Amino acid sequence: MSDMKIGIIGCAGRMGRMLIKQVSETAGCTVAGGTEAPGSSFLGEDLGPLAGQVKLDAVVTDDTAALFDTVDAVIDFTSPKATVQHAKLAAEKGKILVIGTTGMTNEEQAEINAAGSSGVIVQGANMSLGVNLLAQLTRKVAAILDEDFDIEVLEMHHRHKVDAPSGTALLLGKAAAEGRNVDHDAVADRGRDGITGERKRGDIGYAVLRGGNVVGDHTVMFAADNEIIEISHKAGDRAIFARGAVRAALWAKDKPAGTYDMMDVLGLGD
Ligand SMILES: NC(=O)C1=CN([C@@H]2O[C@H](COP(=O)(O)OP(=O)(O)OC[C@H]3O[C@@H](n4cnc5c(N)ncnc54)[C@H](OP(=O)(O)O)[C@@H]3O)[C@@H](O)[C@H]2O)C=CC1
Ligand SMILES: O=C(O)C1=N[C@H](C(=O)O)C[C@H](O)C1
Repeated sequence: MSDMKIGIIGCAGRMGRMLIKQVSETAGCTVAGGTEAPGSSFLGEDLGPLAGQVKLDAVVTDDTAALFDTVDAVIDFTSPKATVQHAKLAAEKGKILVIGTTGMTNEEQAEINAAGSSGVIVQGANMSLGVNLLAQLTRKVAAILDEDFDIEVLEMHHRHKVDAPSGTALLLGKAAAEGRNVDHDAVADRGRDGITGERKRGDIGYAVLRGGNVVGDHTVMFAADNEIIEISHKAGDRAIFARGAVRAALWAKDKPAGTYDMMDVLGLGD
C-alpha cells in the first residue's frame, strides 16, 4: 500500500515544524507539501531544514488550494480565521483535514462543523493521549461529586500563546459540565477582576497563566470545604501533539465524511 501523502499548513510555525519531523519519521506517511500565509518570509524554503531534517525537495508555498489537490490529508495548526477557510477547502475537495488550531468563536466552530458534510474533519483542542484521558477522568469525577465541590480549571502556557483560556482548558471545563449534566456556557466563569462578588455555586471557573516557554500545563481542581482533589497533565514536548495529529490523519483514511474528535481516534469513548 502506498504512503499517505500529508500536507502541513502553517509549516514554519512551532507546531508546523514538529509536524514535518513527525510525519517524516512515521511509517505509512510522507510529507507532500506545506504552506504559510501569503507574504511569509518562509515561502520557497525547503521543508526539511525547517524541522532540522535533510532536504525533502518540497518547498513552502502559499497555495493552500493546490496543496489540497496534491495530498491525501492536510494538518492545520494555524489561526481560527485561516482554519475556517481550510475547512471549507476540505469540504469542497472532499479531503481529510486534521485541525489542531484553538480559539474559535462559536460562529467559527459552526462553519467548521458544516464542513463535515463533505470533508473528513478531525479536530482536537489537544492531540495528546494524556490530556484526552484527563478529559475522560474529569467527566467521570464531575459526575460523581455534587456542587459542594467547586470546579476550577487552571492552565499555564508559553508567553507567545494568543488565545485564552486554552482550547484544552475549555475542553476540560466542557467535560466537567457534561459530567454534571449542565450547560457549560451558562456556568463558565472565564475571567475574574475587581470586586467579583462571591463565587457562584455550580460555576466552572478558569484561571490562566502565561510565561516562559511552558509547553502546556493543565489542572482540574475540585475544591470542597476541607478537601481538594486535583488532576493534572503537564506537556514536556510538542512532539506529543504532533504524534497525535499524525495518528489522527492515518486513522481518518477511508472514513466517511463527518466531524470526528480525538476520543474517536484514540478509542476513548465511555
Ligand atoms: N491541538 C493541539 O494539540 C495543539 C494546538 N495548538 C494550537 O495550534 C495553533 C498554532 O500554534 P503554534 O504552532 O504554537 O503557533 P505559531 O504561531 O508558531 O504557528 C502558526 C503558523 O501558522 C501560520 N499561518 C497563519 N495563517 C496562515 C495561513 N492562512 N496559511 C498558512 N499558514 C498560516 C503562521 O504564520 P505567521 O506567523 O506569519 O502568522 C505560523 O507560522 C494555536 O491555535 C495553538 O493553540 C498548539 C499546540 C497543540
Ligand atoms: O498554543 C499552544 O501552545 C497550545 N495550545 C493548545 C490549547 O490551546 O489547549 C494545546 C496545548 O496546550 C498547547
